[in-house]
This record gives sequence, C-alpha cells and structure tokens, in this order.
Amino acid sequence: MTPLQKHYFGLLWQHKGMALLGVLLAVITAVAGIALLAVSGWFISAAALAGLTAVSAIEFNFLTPGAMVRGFSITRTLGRYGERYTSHEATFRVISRLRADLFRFLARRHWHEVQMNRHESASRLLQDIQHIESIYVSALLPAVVVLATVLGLVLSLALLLPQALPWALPLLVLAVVVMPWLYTRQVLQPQNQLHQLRVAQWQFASSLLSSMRTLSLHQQLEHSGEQLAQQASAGDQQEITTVNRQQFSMLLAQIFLALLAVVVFWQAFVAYQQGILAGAEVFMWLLLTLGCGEVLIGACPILASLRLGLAALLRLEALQPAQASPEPRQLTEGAGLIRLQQLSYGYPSQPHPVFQQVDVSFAAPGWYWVCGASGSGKSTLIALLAGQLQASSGTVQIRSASARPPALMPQRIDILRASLRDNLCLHHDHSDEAIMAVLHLVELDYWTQSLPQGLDTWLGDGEWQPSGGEAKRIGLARLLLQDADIMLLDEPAAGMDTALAERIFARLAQRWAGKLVIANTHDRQLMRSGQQLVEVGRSAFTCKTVR
Ligand SMILES: Nc1ncnc2c1ncn2[C@@H]1O[C@H](COP(=O)(O)OP(=O)(O)OP(=O)(O)O)[C@@H](O)[C@H]1O
Repeated sequence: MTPLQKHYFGLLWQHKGMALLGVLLAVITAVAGIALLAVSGWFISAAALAGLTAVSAIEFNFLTPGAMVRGFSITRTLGRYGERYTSHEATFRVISRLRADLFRFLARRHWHEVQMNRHESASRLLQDIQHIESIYVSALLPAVVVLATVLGLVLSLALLLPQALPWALPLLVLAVVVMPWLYTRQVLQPQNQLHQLRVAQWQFASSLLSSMRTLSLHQQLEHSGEQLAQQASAGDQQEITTVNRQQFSMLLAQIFLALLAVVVFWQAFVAYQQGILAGAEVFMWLLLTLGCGEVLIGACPILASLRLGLAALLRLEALQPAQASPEPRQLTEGAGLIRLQQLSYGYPSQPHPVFQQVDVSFAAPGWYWVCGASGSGKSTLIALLAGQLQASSGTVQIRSASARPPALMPQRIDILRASLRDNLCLHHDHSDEAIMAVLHLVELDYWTQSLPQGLDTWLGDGEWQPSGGEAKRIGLARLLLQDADIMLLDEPAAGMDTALAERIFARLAQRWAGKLVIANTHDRQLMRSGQQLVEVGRSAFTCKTVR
C-alpha cells in the first residue's frame, strides 16, 4: 500500500466506531430485506395452500409469519435510516479531514502553476478527490453487504438445500466476480480516453469562444464550429460505446442472477418432489434468491468505485515530490527590497529556460524599468516577482515595510461585470473622494463624470465597455487605491498615447517616490532621470541609471 492509501485507510480506522456501525446496520438492513422477501414468499404461498380447504385454513397459523413479516419490515426501515445516518456521519468525518489533508499534501508537492491552471489537471484533481471520497460509502460499505449476502446464501444452501450448491456456485462467481471485473474494465480503461477527449473538446471550445471575432474576420468561424461539432460527436460516440459496454456487463450479471434464482427454484422443486421440502418452502427459496440478487447486482459498480478510488489515490501520490522545488519565495518585513538569487525558470512546455541562475536586487525607494527584446522574459519576471509563477530553482526574497505582498498590474486588465466603483475597490472600500482623486491622477475623472451613472455605471461585457487605454488606466487606479509598498507593472502604458502616458507616469513618479516600483516597458520615453533601467537577459541582468 502506498503512503496515501495507508493514510486514507488510517483515517477511516480513526472513525471506525461510526464506520463499523454503518457497515453493521447496512448488513442488518440487507439481511432483513432478504428475509422479508423470503418469509413473505413462504407466507403467501403457505396461506394460499392452506386456503384450499376450510379445515387447513382454520388451522393455519397466520400470527407467527405475520409478526415475522412485520418485524423484518420494521428492522429493514429502522436499519436503513440508522445506516444512512451513521454512514453519512462517518463519511462526513472522514471526508472533512481527508480534504484538509489532501490539500496540505498537494501544497507540499511541486506544482507548476501552468500545470495547475490547465483544465485537465484541475478537473482531474477534482474528479480524483471525489473518487477518493466515495471509497467508503460507495465501495467498502456495500462490498461488506455483498460479501455477507454471498456468505449467507451459500451457508443457507449448504445447510438446507445442498443439491443446489454445485449449480449456484459457478453462477455466483460469474455474477459477483467475473462480471464486476469486466464492468470495471469498461469503466476504467475508457475513462482516461474519454476524460482526455472531453478536456480537448473543452479547451477547443473555450479557445473558439475567446477568438470568435478573429475567426469570423477570417471567415473561419463556420469551419471551426464544424470541427467542434465533430469533436463533440466523437466524444458522445465514445461515451455511448462505454455506457453500452457497461450496461451489457450489468445485463449479463443480471441474467446470471436470474439464472441463479431459476436454478435454486428448480432444485427446491426437486427437493419438494422428493418430500424434503414443503410446497410453500419452494417459493421461499425463489424469493430469497431474488432478494439476494437485488443486493448482489451492486457488485459491478462497487468494484468500479473501489478501483477508481484507489487509482485516484495513486495518481495523487505520483505528483512530483516537494524536494524538487526549494522554498522559492520569501516575504519578510523591512526596508523595501526584492532580491533574486540564482533564480532559474523555464516553462514546462519550452525546451530552454527563460532565466538561468540570475542574481539581481531591486531596492526601495526606486523605479526600475525592465526592458529587453520581445520574448526576453520581462512578463515572466513580473509574474515570478508577483508569485504567479514559482521559480524552478533559486529564491525570490521580498521585503516590504508592511510585509504585504507586492501589488500587481497585469498586462491584460480584466474588467469585471460590475460598477466602476466595484471595479476599482477590489481590495478595500474607499470614499468617492479618494476614488475620484486617483481617477483624476490617471485622467479618468472627466470620463467618469460623462458616464450615465458616474461611479455606479456598470462596466464589462454587454455593459459600458472601456477602451484599451481606459482599461489600462482603470488598472493603474486599482493599484493606486491598493497602495502597497512594492508595485509591479506589466506593460502599464500599452494602449495609451505617448503624451498621456508621459503625463500620468510623471505624476506617478512623484506619488510613488518612496516605493519600490518595477515596470516593464518598450517605451523609453516614460523613463525619468535618476530612475533605473534593467535590461533582462537569460543568465544576467544589466542595470544602469537613466540620465
Ligand atoms: N505560458 C507560457 N508557456 C510557454 N512559454 C511561454 C509562456 N509564456 C511565455 N512563454 C515564452 O517565454 C518567453 C518569455 O516570454 P515573456 O512573455 O516573458 O516575454 P516578454 O519579454 O514579456 O515579451 P514581450 O515584450 O513580447 O511582451 C517567450 O519565449 C515566450 O514565448
């Protein structure tokens, strides 16, 4: 057993009281349900036989079997409620601990954000956690019930109707071992392919949605739509095939269980003819076997749940261990400073690293303009400093007076479908005066006043849509309101005309004079004398003062 599997079963063991009570009640419920059917079968046929003559009808004891039927049905109902309560309670206790432990476990693993953000990893992770959570309630608990039912049926046959055993045993093996194994293969094997197919389809659909305008400009929208439809129907086809195969295994299991009932009924009838069994007992055996069949048909999904849960635990275990990644980002209190030591970073999908063992320091107060050729790694650097990416090796040491993380203005400003006020006050509420003051600084005050409801105007898709340059200035206003000690800006002036950008950055230079500001740009006109210019390179950065 792997450590994570041990951990899961250890957790279950810690809650063994509730878990075992749930199992016990589930077994009692199943046994009472089967016994209820068997006794009712016997009772109805015995009463019918007794009713054939008036004398035997008067002599027939209705009370004892009637009481037994009532007793079993009460036990079954109480058992079912009790079992639901206890097994849900046990599941809840195990799951709440398990979730916390799993996320702690994952936090210690080496997770590239890129990997985390990929839909495939995230959706697989959630699916795995769900599979792990259902191990107890959908696999272990019903498995014990199935096992108890098989044992009970085999023992009853061995003791009371041994001649049926050679016929019943192979059918039981087929229905409870072979078919669940086949069913599980149909669930597990195509599950991976289907998952990948659906993920690819989802990624294609979302890329189609985000690039709809471009595709329609190039008259490619219809073609891409057809591709998506083809992908979707391939996925549907695969899903239908998988479900059909699963249903076929279930159908076969059901046929074997029906055959089991027929065989037991037939052998009971032979025993009746030999004078071993009374007539009504023949029907008791038929209903008893049918009742067992109802429980045993669950063996197929039970084995599938167990294997899915165990496979999910193995998959989580297989995630890269934490030692591959040293603690890359440290945040402390003190005079503003960012220091990169021996920092390396490469995107998992790229053959060459963007940075290799880079050492550089940025100290407050100071403005650092990060420059370099397109693709040299300026945005990657900002993402590493902001903690959006984690270094492959080396450290990022961050010190700020308030020990607060740096504030980031990303390259693409997302406009929320909310009021302008809510779009600006993402971190704290601010007075209208404070908001208007920062809007004045970024020259959006007149624009705001021209909006139909001023600060209460709704922005975003289908509402008032700011232009590219206005969105950038909304991003700057957000940063001004956030007022952190360290500011990180990725292409903050892109989309603004040069004169406007120069005016705004002259004001910002005064406003943020005491802070540490690191900004990417291609526009050297924004730089003011005394500020620093950092040229990024793969293994070394050069830093000089702007004159
Ligand atoms: N998510 C990603 N996955 C793989 N490679 C990436 C990813 N993001 C960026 N890259 C690659 O990393 C390198 C650095 O990219 P980055 O965006 O940091 O450059 P940049 O200097 O900001 O470029 P630009 O000035 O054009 O904005 C480029 O070669 C780019 O293709």
